[in-house]
Parts: sequence; C-alpha cells; structure tokens
Amino acid sequence: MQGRFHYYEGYPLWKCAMPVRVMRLLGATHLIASNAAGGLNKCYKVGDIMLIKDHINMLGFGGNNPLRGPNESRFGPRFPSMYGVYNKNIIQTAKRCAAEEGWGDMVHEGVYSCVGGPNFETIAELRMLELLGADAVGMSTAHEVIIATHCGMTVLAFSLITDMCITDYETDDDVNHEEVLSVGKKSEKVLKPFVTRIVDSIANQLQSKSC
Ligand SMILES: O=P(O)(O)O[C@H]1O[C@H](CO)[C@@H](O)[C@H]1O
Ligand code: HPA
Repeated sequence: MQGRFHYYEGYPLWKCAMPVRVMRLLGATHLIASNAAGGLNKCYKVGDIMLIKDHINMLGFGGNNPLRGPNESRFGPRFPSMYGVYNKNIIQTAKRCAAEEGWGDMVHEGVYSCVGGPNFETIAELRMLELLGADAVGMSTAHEVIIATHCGMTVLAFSLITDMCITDYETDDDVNHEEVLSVGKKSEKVLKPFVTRIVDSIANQLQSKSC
C-alpha cells in the first residue's frame, strides 16, 4: 500500500484496517507493516529500525478495537489470541537480512505503543509509555496487525525511528511532522532493499517448504 488510513483522520478503526482484509481476500498470507515512530528507548537513534516484537494498543484499553461489533466469523474467531502475533521466525529472518546488508547495529527488537493522535504526546504521557515498557510510539499499525492476526495472516512489522521522544522537561527540543517525513524520505534507500531482501527470503522459505 502507498500510505494508510489513520484513526486521527476520522475513520473508525475497522475502516483503517479494512485494506488488510481486502489483501487477505486477494490471497495474501503475510503482512509486512512499516511505520514512522518516536523512539522511547534511549539506546535508539533517529534512522534506526525497530522490529516490533509486541505492541501496547492504548486505544484498545478503552474498548476501541477494529474487531468491535458483530464478529465476521468468515475471517476469524470472536476472541482471537494476541500471543505470538509478531512472527518470531520472520523477525529472525529480518535480523539476518539486516546483518547481511551491514545494518545489524541499527536494527533492534522492541515494543510499539499505538496512540490515537493527531497531537504528539505530552512529556508525562511519554514517561508513562516508557514505564509501561514501550520502546517506540506511533499512531498506526496495531489495529492493522489485530485484523491481520484475526484472519490468520503471518505478520512482520517494523518502525523507522524518525524522532527521539522527549521525556525531560529541561530539553528545548521539539517534535514535528516535517522531521518525521524528512527522516522517512532519507531512509528510503535503506528500507527498500531491506524489505526486498525480507520478501525474497520469505518467498524462498515458502518455496523450499512446498518442495
Ligand atoms: O504510523 P505512520 O502512519 O507511519 O506515521 C506516523 O507519523 C505520523 C506523525 O508524524 C503519524 O501518522 C504516525 O502514526
Ligand atoms: N509520537 C507519535 N507518533 C509518531 C512519532 C512520535 O514521536 N513520531 C512518528 N510518529
């Protein structure tokens, strides 16, 4: 997909995630989701990649979930498990692809927290997310991953760290969307071959399984 629908644009979550169901109906078995996110983990740097190993869906705590409403059992069960959502084998594949390209040092594994936006978080909110165990924060992806998991897709998701979150009242730095876009643009040269390598590797694995 080129871009995605966001909750802050006014769409309900089920609509934000609907393209995933369309892809599933077209025969897709795997979802590779990427996003721009603010880094909370102090070991990260702008331009790093965080392979998502789990998420904290802040919208979901309030009952706002893309699966809310009558369950569509042709896609999946009423109460889907969210253990092991982010496929461990594919995370390893992605790590290997990064190492082969010489990007091992800039690729991490971490927990993504999804907030509603559109405002960037307050310092107190960021401190709370940090305390909860989040390594990065953004305004997308969790609902798409929930829908993909519900319909049995295998998921890899990663965040490009576009800014480091400020958790210190003494800092004068700020965050803005232009910075997010500019880091995204600069990182294209890394992200495109990274994703291509991962897709090739998954395809090879699937092919050798089917032989
Ligand atoms: O998650 P994506 O859409 O990649 O982008 C992130 O960057 C935007 C904020 O700058 C928000 O849309 C946030 O979610
Ligand atoms: N916070 C929330 N969403 C984001 C950020 C951030 O710092 N950066 C990119 N998307």
